[in-house]
Amino acid sequence: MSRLEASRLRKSLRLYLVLGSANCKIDPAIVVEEAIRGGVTLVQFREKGGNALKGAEKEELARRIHTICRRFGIPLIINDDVDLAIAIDAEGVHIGQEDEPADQVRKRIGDKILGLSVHSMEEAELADHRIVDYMGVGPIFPTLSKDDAREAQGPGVIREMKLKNVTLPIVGIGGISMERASEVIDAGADGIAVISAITGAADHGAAAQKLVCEVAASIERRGSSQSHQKDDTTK
Ligand SMILES: Cc1ncc(COP(=O)(O)OP(=O)(O)O)c(N)n1
Ligand SMILES: Cc1nc(C(=O)O)sc1CCOP(=O)(O)O
Ligand SMILES: [Mg+2]
Repeated sequence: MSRLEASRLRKSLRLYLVLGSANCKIDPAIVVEEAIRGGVTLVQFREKGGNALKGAEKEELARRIHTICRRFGIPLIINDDVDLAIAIDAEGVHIGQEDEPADQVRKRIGDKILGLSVHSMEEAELADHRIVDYMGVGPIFPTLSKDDAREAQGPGVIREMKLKNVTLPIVGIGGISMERASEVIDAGADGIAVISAITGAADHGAAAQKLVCEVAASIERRGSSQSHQKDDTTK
């Protein structure tokens, strides 16, 4: 699967699982399979931290995760490592503001999906629609899963982007739990990206299922309240 049209991509962003071996007590490939069975719509392989796998071991794990994603028709995004994404023919790459510049990455990956992290309205305005497919906006809430995370911003940062007509698909990330998922969608996000809400759960599939239901219900509510608002203005 290559660059998706925006509406398909928005659906794929609904429940985005980000993970690497540092986040999992068991084989990450098993976590991925359980979470996909529960309802995860997109997966990112993010192999980071002190004991992160490198070289052939990292590639082997990425390939095993990719095989599972393919079996279920779920796109796999590789965090930071453009060479790995190309080597295993993953569906996309996610980069941050401090990573390889988006225009260079786009030249290397052709029509694979490209995600960019943004932390503010200013960064969102600089994201080039011709190059980037979606934005990961965060951290929305405090997170323990990223050592160098910036200060939590709250869902208001997404609301501001939507009010100012930022049109690129948006996924919120950082500290998003079952209880707080709806706040992120209500602010205007197309979906949520999570590590610990799924990898830290006793039952990965059940956690994914609850989260995806919460996201779908919040999107549904948002849609009907928008259509009521439209009706009110046309009365
Ligand atoms: C969906 C999503 N959004 C944001 C990030 C963070 O990317 P980055 O800022 O490059 O930090 P690292 O993940 O590389 O530590 C992400 N990975 N995914
Ligand atoms: C990978 C990542 N990026 C972030 C950002 O703000 O860009 S926050 C984050 C960690 C998300 O993990 P959890 O769901 O466990 O909080
Ligand atoms: Mg990065």
